[in-house]
Amino acid sequence: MVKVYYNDDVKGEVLQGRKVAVVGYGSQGHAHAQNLRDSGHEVVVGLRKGKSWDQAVSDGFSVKTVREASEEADVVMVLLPDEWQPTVYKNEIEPGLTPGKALAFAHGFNVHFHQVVPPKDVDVFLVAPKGPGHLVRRTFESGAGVPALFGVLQNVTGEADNLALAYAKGIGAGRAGILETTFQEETETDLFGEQAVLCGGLTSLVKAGFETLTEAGYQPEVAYFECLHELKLIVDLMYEGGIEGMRYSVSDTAQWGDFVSGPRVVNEETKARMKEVLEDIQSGKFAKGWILENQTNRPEYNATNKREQDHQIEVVGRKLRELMPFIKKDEKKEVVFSGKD
Ligand SMILES: NC(=O)C1=CN([C@@H]2O[C@H](COP(=O)(O)OP(=O)(O)OC[C@H]3O[C@@H](n4cnc5c(N)ncnc54)[C@H](OP(=O)(O)O)[C@@H]3O)[C@@H](O)[C@H]2O)C=CC1
Ligand SMILES: CC[C@](O)(C(C)=O)C(=O)O
Ligand SMILES: [Mg+2]
Ligand SMILES: [Mg+2]
Repeated sequence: MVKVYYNDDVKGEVLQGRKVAVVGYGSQGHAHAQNLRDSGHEVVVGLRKGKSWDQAVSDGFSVKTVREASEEADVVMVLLPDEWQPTVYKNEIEPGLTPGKALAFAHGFNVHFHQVVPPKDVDVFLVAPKGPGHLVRRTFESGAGVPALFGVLQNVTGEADNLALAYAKGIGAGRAGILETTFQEETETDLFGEQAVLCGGLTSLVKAGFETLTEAGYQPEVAYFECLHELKLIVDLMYEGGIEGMRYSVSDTAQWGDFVSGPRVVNEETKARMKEVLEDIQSGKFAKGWILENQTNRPEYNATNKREQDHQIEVVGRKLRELMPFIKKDEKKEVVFSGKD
């Protein structure tokens, strides 16, 4: 069984007295910067002028250009969008990476697929939270944490493992569990999870359920509550007690329906498609497609995004959430901190 590190297993001192440049202040960036600061570490935020810059300043950070922040820091954590990392790394981060410094990532995509090639004389590690950045911050503030993976690619100083663990502890992951991985494993499992289960699998399942009900003549509002809104309540039970915890709370009728109908919807055929998705990730086919899509200004991404935003489930959902102010409040907060348009 893999070793899981918790706060008491981690010596945080290795990060004391070392300045961390958090490059990017979006979903992950704002959470890392604020959690590290609250954990007593010295943070400088590296950005370009714009929305995130203003937000980081108003949150009380010392904010510098990416180049300045990378030059003055001992540890540089790259929390830019994956597609921007190669260019910004080459032009603004690499020049500041003097021997013995540490370069860090929250996802291994660019290193694993050779879009960023770090110099040989710096430590290179990843600390990849297994959850959205806004939850990395929100759970930290509530005294909890999001688990994280850590992995070391280069250990020049001999301290890279301890540094990665201390960093993970600093952002609150030591409260939930820190697991050792490699850049390859983190990259491939993360891409698979978000494509087949957490984002792609889930949104396709929800939309298919919604469409099945509405096409059969049921009210869209009823279909929205049934297939999307209630999902959070069901998943919260799985988060707390696994599948059996969820099944304990639902009716026996629901559990019987789960047993007999679940495998009719998600079956061996679905699993075969999942294997194809995984193969495309492992072979680099997915990465190549995503890199090309960005090089051509995202024609398919933008068209699909527009179409998805206009889907009936989104239109109905927006109206229903307006009537639930307790949800709207959280959404507004997230948009302010997201760093995304
Ligand atoms: N989102 C998540 O929860 C997770 C993300 N990750 C990884 O974390 C990394 C960051 O992702 P995420 O937090 O989603 O990113 P976001 O898109 O939320 O934030 C990106 C940040 O980078 C800034 N930025 C963008 N382009 C530039 C540039 N050219 N120069 C300087 N700053 C720039 C943006 O500022 P501006 O306002 O100026 O645009 C913004 O602050 C990625 O590697 C991702 O895979 C890992 C785990 C989960
Ligand atoms: C599930 C999506 C994710 O991998 C994440 C929040 O962990 C991401 O890249 O945003
Ligand atoms: Mg992830
Ligand atoms: Mg991801």
